[in-house]
Amino acid sequence: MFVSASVTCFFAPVIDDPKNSGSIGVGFTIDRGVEVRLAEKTTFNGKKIRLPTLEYVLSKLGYEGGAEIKSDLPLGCGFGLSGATALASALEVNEKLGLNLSLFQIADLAHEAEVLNRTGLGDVTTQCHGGFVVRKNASAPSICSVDRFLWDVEMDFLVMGELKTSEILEGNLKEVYKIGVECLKKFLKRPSISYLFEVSKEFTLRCGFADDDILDAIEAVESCGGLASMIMLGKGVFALNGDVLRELKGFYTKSRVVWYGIKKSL
Ligand SMILES: Nc1ncnc2c1ncn2[C@@H]1O[C@H](COP(=O)(O)OP(=O)(O)O)[C@@H](O)[C@H]1O
Ligand SMILES: CC(C)(COP(=O)(O)O)[C@@H](O)C(=O)O
Repeated sequence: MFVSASVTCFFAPVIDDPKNSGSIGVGFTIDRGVEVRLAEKTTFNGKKIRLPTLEYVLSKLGYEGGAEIKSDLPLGCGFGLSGATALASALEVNEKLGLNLSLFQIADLAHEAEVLNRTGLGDVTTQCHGGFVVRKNASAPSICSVDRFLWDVEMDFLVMGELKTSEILEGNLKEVYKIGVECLKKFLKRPSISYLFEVSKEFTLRCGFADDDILDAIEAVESCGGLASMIMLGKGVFALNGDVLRELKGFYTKSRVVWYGIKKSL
């Protein structure tokens, strides 16, 4: 099963019980993500790893074993891979064990794993829909009201390091919530790809999430006529016409935004 990465542009987090936890905001799916197959042991690109969200869903579904995960994106850098692997592996188990669970039943389970481990709030909802996904309320995927913009664009990404989502989600989120809600209201008044970048950058600056490396990368893109903002939550940026990012230090990749989040592997 393939599940796309989910890149969050801005968000307003709510942490409660898993059903009523989530984030309002905007995120998008790309043609890169995780390819997951059930296997004896859990590996990420051939290396043994521990992924709490994956372990949670497998054990809840009664599957004894692990999963082989392949990805050309890094873990812990804001691509929502913890949610993607939980969702993909739960879909695989559903098929293998003939559980006949619905997509939203599975998505809610993957979301629960994310909330309990503080690894994500809105990623699984974004991955259930695809494209530029507007999450209008903070909740589990099955009850989250969404809208989608199907803009056909290619994005540049530069990852300069990891940022532990759990460390931020365990902090004080009151101000982030307020700014996130304001940003969504603004964006929905005149939605466009360029305004999405403007609002996302405003969110990043007002929340104080960006360090000098991030700010320098955004400035480099803008000085070449492109648009950029910070990946939530990772030490990296996403950009439109951001070719210049290739010249900066870090992991660079280019990806197309896709209008799906889940795809059966061939
Ligand atoms: N080498 C690794 N680097 C980063 N995270 C890792 C690694 N190995 C396992 N993990 C697990 O992967 C998850 C990454 O989650 P998160 O920080 O939300 O990033 P992402 O944006 O990829 O979902 C965490 O549960 C973490 O414990
Ligand atoms: C921003 C974040 C809370 C975390 O995203 P990641 O680090 O990619 O797991 C996301 O889940 C969201 O709610 O939009």
